[in-house]
Amino acid sequence: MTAAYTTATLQYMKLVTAAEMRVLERRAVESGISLLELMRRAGRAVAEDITRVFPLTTDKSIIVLVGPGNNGGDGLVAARHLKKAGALVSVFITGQRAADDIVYREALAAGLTPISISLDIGLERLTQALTETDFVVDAVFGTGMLRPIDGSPAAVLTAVAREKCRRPELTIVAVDLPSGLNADTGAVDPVTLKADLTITLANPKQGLFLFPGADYTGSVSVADIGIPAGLDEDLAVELLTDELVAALLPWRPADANKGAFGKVLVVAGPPEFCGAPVLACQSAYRSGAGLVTLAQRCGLHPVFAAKLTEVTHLLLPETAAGEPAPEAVELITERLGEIAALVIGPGLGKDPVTSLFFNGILSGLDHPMSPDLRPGSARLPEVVLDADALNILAVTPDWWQELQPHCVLTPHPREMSRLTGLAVELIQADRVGTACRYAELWQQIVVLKGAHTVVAAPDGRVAVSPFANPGLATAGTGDVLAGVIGGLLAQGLTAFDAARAGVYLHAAAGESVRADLGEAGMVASDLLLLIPRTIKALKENFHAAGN
Ligand SMILES: NC(=O)C1=CN([C@@H]2O[C@H](COP(=O)(O)OP(=O)(O)OC[C@H]3O[C@@H](n4cnc5c(N)ncnc54)[C@H](O)[C@@H]3O)[C@@H](O)[C@H]2O)[C@H](O)CC1
Ligand SMILES: [K+]
Repeated sequence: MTAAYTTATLQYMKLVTAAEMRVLERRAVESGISLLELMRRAGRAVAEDITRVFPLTTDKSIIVLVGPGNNGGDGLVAARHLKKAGALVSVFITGQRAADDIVYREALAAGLTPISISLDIGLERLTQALTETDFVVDAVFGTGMLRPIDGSPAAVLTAVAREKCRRPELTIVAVDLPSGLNADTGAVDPVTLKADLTITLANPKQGLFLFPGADYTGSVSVADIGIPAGLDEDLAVELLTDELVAALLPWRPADANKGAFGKVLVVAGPPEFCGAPVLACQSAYRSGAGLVTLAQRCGLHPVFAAKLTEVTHLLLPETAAGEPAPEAVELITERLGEIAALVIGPGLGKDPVTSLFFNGILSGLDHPMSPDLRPGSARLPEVVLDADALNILAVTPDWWQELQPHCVLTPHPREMSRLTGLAVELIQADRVGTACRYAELWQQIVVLKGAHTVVAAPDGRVAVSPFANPGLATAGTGDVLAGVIGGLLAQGLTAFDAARAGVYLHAAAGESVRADLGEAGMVASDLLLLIPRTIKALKENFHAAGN
């Protein structure tokens, strides 16, 4: 199952490593909450979340698998609450629990009779019980997993996997993480179970959003266990959420005119790629931009005029070969003073003449603009560089030293590989670290696209998208993203905010299309109408920024 995301349960939050979670736990304890209390809250929250997602009736049977550490402790508390809620609960313990185990004693007092798996008879009873159960709660290991899983925990997890294979309707719920999933890297143990729901505690763990782990989580929900707000403020990596993005969206005053929402200039390339700039223009409008202009070779005007009703057209002179004439750069440079955001790259091409044309435009970017022409206060247009713009930069030595800072670069992993010289596998193995390092080196906003897109700023701020949607792996979706970010920049968002909000809106729109059409066969233009719908839903749900 693809990792999904229960947005309703998530607010503003930081993604953590196991070590960072331990720091937060320590801070919570220092603030006066005992570890036992945190565990009690965790177990109760897990039980509540299970009953919320899968309403329980008395004939529902649940097996709770309990490991030796605190993750197992959460499982014991959850088992007690699930029993109280009316379910038929069996508890199987793998590993040695501490002698002074209060939650174990509380489970006994509540009438539960845990069975130890360390004996063969225990495994046999588990195998038998599995054939009749509706749910398995995996509380074997959490963030304390230290080494490859073997022995009785491995036998337990393997028995569940076998039963799930036989009966796919068996629902698996992971506590904090699927056992064996590395909280930091997303690596998984060979016996890690694929959960249908992962209830992660306090803060979502980074590994839940990194592959292969992200494929093992099912839906992810985050349980509040009462760690005081603000203790995680100094942590760098944030998860994009509805609430956060709603707060970033631009406010539209009732008496606004189109000038209030900024002008976007999109630059088109040769006829082979004329779909990409069309998508970029349309998505800039759909994200709320006031006016979108398409700079195009004049020979292509009939095509673009037929496709784009609301867009204005800047016609560029071309040579007999249909390439941009040298004066084309000048025409665009003159416009830079009037526009709030420049989107360049979708459908640009990268032949030598186009490269010269592109570099000429970049040189013109020091052209000042009058402050009243855009909602923000910067004097230069904001810039989104995508696709072939990135491919041209990749063959330009030290390109970032010539580029104005804080452009938004939107590479997919292959483009990132060309820009950095790193192998795609290396980039994918550390998406957050790579995006952060190069955002700082280049002094640009890096949007590393793909499942769980990463947005990194030069100052170290970094955000991860909660969405992974294979349906978006289709031509043109990147052009839509570039247009959305351009549209948001034009409305006055800072580069980092426009990138974060754009990534989220684009992916959330993709989720809506997936819900309607499935993963196969969606096309980029399906996203367009869903962008304003997503904006509307976020604003209605969160009454953001005075809307
Ligand atoms: N972070 C919080 O605020 C809270 C977290 N809770 C839960 O606690 C776990 C982390 O607990 P911890 O005891 O540190 O680790 P684990 O339960 O994951 O396991 C540790 C336990 O297991 C042994 N062990 C580790 N790896 C293996 C292995 N491969 N094979 C066999 N045994 C292994 C290790 O020696 C220990 O004995 C977190 O995920 C949350 O679920 C809280 O309860 C609430 C507060
Ligand atoms: K677990």
